[in-house]
Amino acid sequence: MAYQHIKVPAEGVKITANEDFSLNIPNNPIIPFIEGDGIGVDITPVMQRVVDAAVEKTYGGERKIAWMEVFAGEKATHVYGGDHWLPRETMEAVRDFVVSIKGPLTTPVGGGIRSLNVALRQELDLYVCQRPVRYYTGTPSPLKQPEKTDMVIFRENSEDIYAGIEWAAGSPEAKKMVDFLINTMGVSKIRFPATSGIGVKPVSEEGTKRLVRKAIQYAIENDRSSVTLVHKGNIMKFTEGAFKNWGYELAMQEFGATEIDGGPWCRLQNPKNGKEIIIKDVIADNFLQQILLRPEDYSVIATMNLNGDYISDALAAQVGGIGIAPGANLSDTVAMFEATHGTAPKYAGLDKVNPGSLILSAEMMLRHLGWVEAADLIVKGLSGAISSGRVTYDFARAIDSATELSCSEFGENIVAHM
Ligand SMILES: NC(=O)C1=CN([C@@H]2O[C@H](COP(=O)(O)OP(=O)(O)OC[C@H]3O[C@@H](n4cnc5c(N)ncnc54)[C@H](OP(=O)(O)O)[C@@H]3O)[C@@H](O)[C@H]2O)C=CC1
Ligand SMILES: O=C(O)CCC(=O)C(=O)O
Ligand SMILES: [Mg+2]
Repeated sequence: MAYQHIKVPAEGVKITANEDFSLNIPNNPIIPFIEGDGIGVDITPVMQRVVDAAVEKTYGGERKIAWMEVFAGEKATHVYGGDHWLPRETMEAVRDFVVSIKGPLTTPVGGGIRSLNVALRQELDLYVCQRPVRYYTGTPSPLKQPEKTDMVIFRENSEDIYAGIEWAAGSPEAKKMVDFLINTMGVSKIRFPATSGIGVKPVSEEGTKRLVRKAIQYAIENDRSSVTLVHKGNIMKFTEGAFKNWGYELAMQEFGATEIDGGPWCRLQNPKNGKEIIIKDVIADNFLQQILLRPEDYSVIATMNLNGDYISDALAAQVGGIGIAPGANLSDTVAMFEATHGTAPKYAGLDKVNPGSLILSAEMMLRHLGWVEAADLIVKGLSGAISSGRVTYDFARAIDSATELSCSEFGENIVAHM
C-alpha cells in the first residue's frame, strides 16, 4: 500500500490475522507506533530501546521488531499540516498491521477536538481495555500491604457516556433534546432545562456481553478466582444495572455458572483445572473503598467505560502510581497497546517521567505476539531496576534512600537488570 507520509520498513513483514482470529507472527513483524503528545517524546524512544534490547537478548538476532512510525495528535498536524489530528492513513495502518503501540494523546477540556484516543478505540472497535494492576517490590505505595492488590481491569471501551454523544448547553441540538425529553418523553427531572448540556449513555447487551465474555475467558486462562462486575446499577438501572444483569446472564448461559444461595452471585468451574471461579458484582462507590481496605477480595474486574477510567487510575495509585500502569485496547483481531496515563504536559521533553507504563504496555504486546520469553525479561529488568533504588522522580520522591534517574537512564537501568 502506498502511504503519503508513513514509511513501511523494508526489512519487516506484516502480521496477519486468520479467520479464527489467530495471528501469523513473522520473526520481524512491522509494528506501527504513535510517538504521542507531551511526554510521548520521552517515553516512546525509551520503550523501543528496552523492547529491542529484550528481544535481542532473548532471541539473539533471530527475531527483531521493525518499527514503523504512524502519526496522530500534534505531530500529525506538523507532518500532514492543518487540522489533521488523526490522518486516515494512520487509522488504515493500525488496522492493516494488526498490532500497534501508542504514546498518550492530548484531549482539550470543554471544547476543541474530541478525544483521539476514544476515536481510535471506536473506529477500530477496540472494545476491551485491559489494564493489569500488580505490585513490584520496592515501589513506594500509600498502602501497608500493596502486594495484596493484584487485579486485571476489563473496561468496556466503545460505549457508555464516554462515547461522547453530548450537546453543549444553549446549542440548538441541546434545546431540541430537552424539548423532546420534556414534551415527547414526559421527563420532568431536568432541573434547569434552559441551561443544561445534555449527554447520552448507551449501554448495550452486545457491548456488555462481549466484554464480560473476555473477562471470564481471561479468568479461566489465567487461573483467577473471581470476576467482579462493577456498576452503579442502583441509580442507573437500565444502563449500569442492565450491565450487571447481562453479565450474570452471560456467565450462566455461556459458561454454565450456577447461582450461589439463590443468586445473584454465581460460580463456575474452570474447565482447565476444575477450580471455582466466583462471578460477583459490587456497586462502584463501595468498590472504591473496598479496594483500599480489602484488595485481596478482587481479581478480574469487568466494568463500563467511565467507571473503568476512574478505577484504572485509582488502582494504579495503590501500587505506586500511573508511572508503571500499562494497558491494551483489543478487538477480536486488532490490538493497540498504550499506557494508562496521559500526556503529563508539564514534564514534556524533560527526560524526566517514568517510562515503565509504556514499557509494560510493550511487555503485554510481546506476550500478545507469543514472545513470552522477551516479555518475561522485561518484567525481570523492571523489577530489578525498581529494587535497585535508582528510579525516576515519581518513585524517588517517595523513597528516602533512592537515587533519581532520568527517563532514559531508568530505561538503561532496566536493560542492565535484564
Ligand atoms: N490514553 C491517553 O492518551 C490518555 C490521554 N490523556 C490526556 O492527557 C492529558 C493530560 O491529562 P492529565 O489529567 O494531566 O493526566 P496525566 O495522566 O497525563 O498526568 C497526571 C499526573 O500523573 C503523573 N504521571 C503521568 N504520567 C506519568 C509518568 N509516565 N511517570 C510518572 N508520573 C506520571 C504525573 O503526576 P505528578 O504531577 O504527581 O508528577 C502527572 O502530572 C489530557 O489532555 C488528557 O486528556 C489522559 C489519559 C489517557
Ligand atoms: O482520551 C483521553 O484524553 C483520556 C482517556 C483516558 O483517560 C483513558 O482512556 O484512561
Ligand atoms: Mg484515564
